Amino acid sequence: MAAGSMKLKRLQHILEEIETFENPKIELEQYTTSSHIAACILHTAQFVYGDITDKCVADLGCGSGILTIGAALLDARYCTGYIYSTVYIMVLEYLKMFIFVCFICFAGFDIDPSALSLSVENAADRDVSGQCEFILCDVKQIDKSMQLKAFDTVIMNPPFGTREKGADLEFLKMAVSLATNAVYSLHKTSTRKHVISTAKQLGVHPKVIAELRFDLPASYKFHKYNSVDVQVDLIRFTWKST
Ligand SMILES: C[S@@+](CC[C@H](N)C(=O)[O-])C[C@H]1O[C@@H](n2cnc3c(N)ncnc32)[C@H](O)[C@@H]1O
Repeated sequence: MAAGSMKLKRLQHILEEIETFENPKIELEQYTTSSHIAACILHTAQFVYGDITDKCVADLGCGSGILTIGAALLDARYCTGYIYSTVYIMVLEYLKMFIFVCFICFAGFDIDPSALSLSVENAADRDVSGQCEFILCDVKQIDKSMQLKAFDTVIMNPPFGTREKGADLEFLKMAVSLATNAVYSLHKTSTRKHVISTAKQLGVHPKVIAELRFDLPASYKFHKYNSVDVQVDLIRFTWKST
């Protein structure tokens, strides 16, 4: 069976084994997308819209790499995920990103070095290292000269902006700068009006393609309950109103 035709259940099954954050950082909103939701998003992006296989795919705020790796399993040409840390690392990563943009490839980006290490390990464990590139950087600081519409598709579960106000929309702006074809992004349903109005200002057409319920585990001490249900929209942004 070609990877591009991988069944939903099989994809979910492989993603279930992905290692997640041991000590999630509250300030970075490190919640992991469940394997079920990740598989459904990627499967829909590919089998309804044809946005993954043979496309250049970026995952902004890749965390454990679940979306980047899932895209690779669906046979994306190259997958990248973005993270940042010290100035030294950033210089190296920008150089790498420059080379990467020049050669048009696929990727995952995150700001947290430990998340990136996790992504790298997870990709290796699933034999997709060769297809995936993980880049350490602050997504909001990607240099303007590098926003060269380098990707066909951006797929992301950005911070919802609950710790850092506006982070969700900053990620959306960057995603729209990087992609040429489609952006898939998760946003709290309570912010839908705001996200839609931002999309219109950015010149893209938003379409809510799924309404999901995120069952966030009580990973943080301030959570009173074992898990918290959050209503989330999966929105596909395109340049055509289809
Ligand atoms: C909600 S988590 C999603 C993780 C993963 N993509 C997933 O779907 O499971 C958001 C991720 O964004 C990263 N992040 C937060 N702020 C960032 C920034 N300014 N630049 C890059 N990554 C950032 C966090 O470290 C975290 O891994």
